[in-house]
Amino acid sequence: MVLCVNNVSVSLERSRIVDGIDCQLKAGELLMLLGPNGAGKSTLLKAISGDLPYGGSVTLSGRELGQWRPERLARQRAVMPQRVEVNFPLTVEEVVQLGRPKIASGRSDLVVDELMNELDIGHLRHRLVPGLSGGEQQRLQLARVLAQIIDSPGDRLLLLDECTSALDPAHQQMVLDLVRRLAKAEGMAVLAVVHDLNLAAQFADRLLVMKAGRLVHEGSAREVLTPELLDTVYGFTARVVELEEGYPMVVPRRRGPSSAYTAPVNPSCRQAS
Ligand SMILES: Nc1ncnc2c1ncn2[C@@H]1O[C@H](COP(=O)(O)OP(=O)(O)OP(=O)(O)O)[C@@H](O)[C@H]1O
Repeated sequence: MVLCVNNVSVSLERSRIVDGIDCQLKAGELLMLLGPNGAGKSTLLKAISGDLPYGGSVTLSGRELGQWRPERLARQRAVMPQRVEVNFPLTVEEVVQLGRPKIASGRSDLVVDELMNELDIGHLRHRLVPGLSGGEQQRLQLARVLAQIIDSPGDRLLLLDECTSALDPAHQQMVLDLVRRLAKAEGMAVLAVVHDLNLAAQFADRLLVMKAGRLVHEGSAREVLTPELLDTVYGFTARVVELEEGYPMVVPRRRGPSSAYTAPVNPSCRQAS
């Protein structure tokens, strides 16, 4: 096992935010963590990253997190937090390079070039980061994080907190295709927090669902994404239809007035015929 999380709990300001979580992740597996706002997903990820004190045990390749030397840990596990603010005037290329501390700045690094191209930020390499759009910044942060572990030997753990939340649909697909390829072809173990249930259904091997600090469900997309569970966990009213390929697709039900609303037509907006 790459990651073993055993009875992990986190308390912040005397509140129990994460409560007795158990999960395991093996090489090549892509696990997605779902749950409503405030369920404790980011807090759990921070504990697994070693960024927050926790009760219980978290092992990476069989060794407790606290026993890893920081520089070794940084080569085996990379973390993309939910929010990263870069307000200093570095270029896109320099920020990706931050993930490669062993490579002297200014030296050409194929990994940096490849990652920038894979994530469609190669054309932005000389741009300063504060001027980038939200989606460009998010792809940049993923490139920096991947640069840290992509060519490390041994087990590698990638922890992603809502890494597609700012992306348009084509870039969501690009990023999740890449992450899935890194798992399946390169053997990375990936744990990703997501809110988009349909992306989770398409890309994850297994889903975990948290609510109020606890793990409440675990299984395949077909087992987890049911109307009953979505209602219980999120208070979300949805239909679940099965696509030809066997994946479930979640469609929100419209609530409230059922009569169709017909917008008044503004004559100046009529299409020229
Ligand atoms: N330092 C803190 N002190 C007290 N409570 C905190 C602290 N940090 C987070 N919390 C609370 O812990 C709960 C879980 O937060 P967390 O960010 O883990 O949720 P989440 O599941 O990732 O939510 P979201 O989907 O909105 O990102 C929230 O109610 C949050 O307000």
